[in-house]
Amino acid sequence: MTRYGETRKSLREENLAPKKQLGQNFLVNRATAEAVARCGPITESDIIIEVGVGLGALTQPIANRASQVIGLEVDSGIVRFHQEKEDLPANVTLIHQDILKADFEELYKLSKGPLKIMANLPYSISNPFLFTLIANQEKMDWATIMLQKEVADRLTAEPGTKQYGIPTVLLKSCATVKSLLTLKPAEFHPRPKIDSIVVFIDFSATEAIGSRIYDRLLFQKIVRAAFSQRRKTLLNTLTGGGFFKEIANGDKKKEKELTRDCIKKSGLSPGTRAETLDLDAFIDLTQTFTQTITA
Ligand SMILES: C[S@@+](CC[C@H](N)C(=O)[O-])C[C@H]1O[C@@H](n2cnc3c(N)ncnc32)[C@H](O)[C@@H]1O
Repeated sequence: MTRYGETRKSLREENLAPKKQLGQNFLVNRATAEAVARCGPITESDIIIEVGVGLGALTQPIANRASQVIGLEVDSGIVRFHQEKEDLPANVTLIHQDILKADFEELYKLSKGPLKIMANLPYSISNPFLFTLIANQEKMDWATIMLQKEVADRLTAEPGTKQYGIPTVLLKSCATVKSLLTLKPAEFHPRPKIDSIVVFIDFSATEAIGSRIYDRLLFQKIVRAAFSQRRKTLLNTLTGGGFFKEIANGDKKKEKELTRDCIKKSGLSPGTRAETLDLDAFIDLTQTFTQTITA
């Protein structure tokens, strides 16, 4: 029996059936788990944060290549299982933790520096997880994440496509993204309905951060407002964002005028839609909005 076969048998004995609501689709092929681990540029001195340890399929090959692994797992049954079986490598510290509630400052300290994250997470939390990484971009080194193909395609989408959206633009402002490996449903137990892709997100890539200086928080708000209703014009979505509410003293017409002026000063048409704008256009908007707000 393979290691995974044995683990599945033990899980059955422990009454730990895979939980759909926690996206528990476990990797079942040792060679595939090793290939996924190789997608992270792990060196032997690295302390890696692994999110969603599950049965430890990825933990093993990561631990073989790193100095230490800090494994986070939200399922208390799985944590107890590993504690009782003592089946994880000696350089793995397992923590019962929901990644969406994790203190990144604490993780930064634990891993002694910018975070290097490996994750095969439920697809239902991929967007909030990506937004958490973006919000903590200054603490990040890189992240290698397995995602549903559709979600991965959104991260590398070009302007003008329907995949292009908030995660694409926000990630582009702070990281480079590469799709590295496609995995078929047969690689998992139980089998998901869709293909998965391993993406490498490099937050240390200086070309992503660029040399332009702008208010990062305002930029994020503008991107979110612009995409809030994809079919509406930039003028309508950005006016709806309420960026000039205070300086217009609640005068809706004035708010719209100020928004229109800013869009035009940025060299854009008020009738355009968010999905046609590249990163530079969003930064231009952020800078003109800042000038108007602080004038
Ligand atoms: C797709 S499985 C992957 C398991 C294992 N890494 C593998 O590749 O076989 C996802 C794992 O993430 C855990 N998980 C789900 N939500 C989580 C969260 N918010 N924080 C931490 N772990 C989570 C699940 O319990 C499950 O073990």
